[in-house]
Amino acid sequence: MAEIKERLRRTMMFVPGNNPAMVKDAGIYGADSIMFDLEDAVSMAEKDAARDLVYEALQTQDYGDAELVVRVNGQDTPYYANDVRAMVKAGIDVVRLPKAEDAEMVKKLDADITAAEKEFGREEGSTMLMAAIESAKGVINAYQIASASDRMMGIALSAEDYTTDMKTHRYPDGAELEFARNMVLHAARAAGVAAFDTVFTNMNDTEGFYRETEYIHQLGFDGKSLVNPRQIPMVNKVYEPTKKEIENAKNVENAIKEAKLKGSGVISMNGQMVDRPVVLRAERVMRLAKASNLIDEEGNYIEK
Ligand SMILES: CC(C)(COP(=O)(O)OP(=O)(O)OC[C@H]1O[C@@H](n2cnc3c(N)ncnc32)[C@H](O)[C@@H]1OP(=O)(O)O)[C@@H](O)C(=O)NCCC(=O)NCCSC(=O)C[C@@](O)(CC(=O)O)C(=O)O
Ligand SMILES: [Mg+2]
Repeated sequence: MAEIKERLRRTMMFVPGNNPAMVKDAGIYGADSIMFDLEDAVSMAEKDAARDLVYEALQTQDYGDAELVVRVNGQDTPYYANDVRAMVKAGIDVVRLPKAEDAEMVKKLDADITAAEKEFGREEGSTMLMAAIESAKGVINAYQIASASDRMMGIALSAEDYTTDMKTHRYPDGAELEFARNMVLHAARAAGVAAFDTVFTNMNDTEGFYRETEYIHQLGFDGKSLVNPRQIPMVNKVYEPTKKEIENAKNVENAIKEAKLKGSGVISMNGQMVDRPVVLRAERVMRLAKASNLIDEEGNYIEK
């Protein structure tokens, strides 16, 4: 399983943990991260069966390069402890904590993962965690949550529960999420972890989905939680860099190589200053271009 803290995470697809066909085929759609759900997609009666099903799939299925995430049940449920133990035993890449409200909840998950890694002989520290922010309290504590553990890979906004907590619901213009989106994004950036936007649940509103994805891409989110494989190519399309962006990024990489040879960290390129932030942006563009098969081995744009 992939165990890298820094990687592209444009698409994180929820897969109901109680659905054998979906669990089995989850790897065929090309999601950057596959998130098996043991929480709200699974009824109380099926909690143990879903955990067993996901555990078994992690032993037997090949999910390729996808990062494997599991959303465990909340810490206030009788399922949480067994979920964490089983998933760490199975070697999951990331445990996603739902309804995170403060740093203490993250620290508890960190300690529980550590205990499970010891119990099952897994390398200590090898399991990452992430937290879903689903309430006003979670939003207010977003930075404390994001920085509560060295295992933290990212935080996600969960708008369905959040809007319920806020006594509203989701509107097409997303104004009700503006504060939460900005808090989650700033908390993630300040803590140096990834930021994930929320699910979009109307499968028939393609235009609305594109509009929301373009908006969160512009804000700076790493990606989005998804509920359906049809959403994956749409997100990838929005995150695809343009030919101009790729060529500029390649020029930046060349310019900074030249600067380093001269012992400098800054150089002028066509009258524009190229320094570390510009280089970091260029590196991300090249990673996105590679993931979209838009460049060759040398990093040159492939004309189609
Ligand atoms: C929405 C729908 C019923 C539509 O069904 P449809 O039948 O119309 O789908 P179709 O497009 O026709 O499917 C075409 C083919 O793809 C397969 N396929 C579909 N979906 C797949 C999938 N997810 N994984 C793998 N495979 C899949 C399907 O089996 C078929 O395969 P095949 O028959 O072989 O052709 C279905 O997608 C679905 O169940 N989604 C997952 C729902 C879910 O997990 N909800 C909980 C997470 S949200 C939450 O909890 C709120 C939150 O907590 C969130 C937060 O925290 O962020 C908050 O508070 O905001
Ligand atoms: Mg939720």
